[in-house]
Amino acid sequence: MTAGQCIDIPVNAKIKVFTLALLNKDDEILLGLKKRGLGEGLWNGFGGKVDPGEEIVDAAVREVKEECGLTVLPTDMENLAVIHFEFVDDPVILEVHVFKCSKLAGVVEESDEMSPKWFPRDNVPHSQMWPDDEVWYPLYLSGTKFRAYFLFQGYKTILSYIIRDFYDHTVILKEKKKDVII
Ligand SMILES: Nc1ncnc2c1[nH]c(=O)n2[C@H]1C[C@H](O)[C@@H](COP(=O)(O)OP(=O)(O)OP(=O)(O)O)O1
Repeated sequence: MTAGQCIDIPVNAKIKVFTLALLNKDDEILLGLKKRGLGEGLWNGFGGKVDPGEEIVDAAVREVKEECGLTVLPTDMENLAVIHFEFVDDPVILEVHVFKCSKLAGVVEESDEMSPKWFPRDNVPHSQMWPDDEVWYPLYLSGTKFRAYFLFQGYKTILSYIIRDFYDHTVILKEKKKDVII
């Protein structure tokens, strides 16, 4: 999966690439309560910006270690999704590469950025998570690979979204508020 592969955003869009790792153990998922920066106060998977020249999967591995102390291997990181987030009046589109991983080594530790906690996979705190998570989380639970585009107004309101099958791009889910053109 490489940057910029989405038919719902312009090819020349300004893109910032991020990772997001969903770590599993049995029927549980490890989430972190974000202590600062983008998404502060929300529970989320672990991830962050991809450094210049860094492979996306290597960035995902690095962020997992930095944010929750666990060691994962690039070969155990399974691509689940690529999600593009556009914000009204912001020319930069965030491209988040979502991985899932069940082979975890080491001990979970709190970091400067995240306070980690295990949750039952089918009972995560959606009211304290990014609002888009609730839309695509069932696809993660069912193991469906996807590509998605979300248009936000601020950080709390989703104006529209479209989720497609990862491989053939057929639409899986789509919704828009009245008057939004996508
Ligand atoms: N809408 C939404 N849903 C789910 N996850 C996310 C979003 N928006 C997001 O940005 N994210 C994810 C993507 C990343 O995993 C983090 C944001 O990364 P951030 O903490 O800003 O990046 P770092 O490189 O760790 O930041 P600093 O260390 O520079 O503070 O949230």
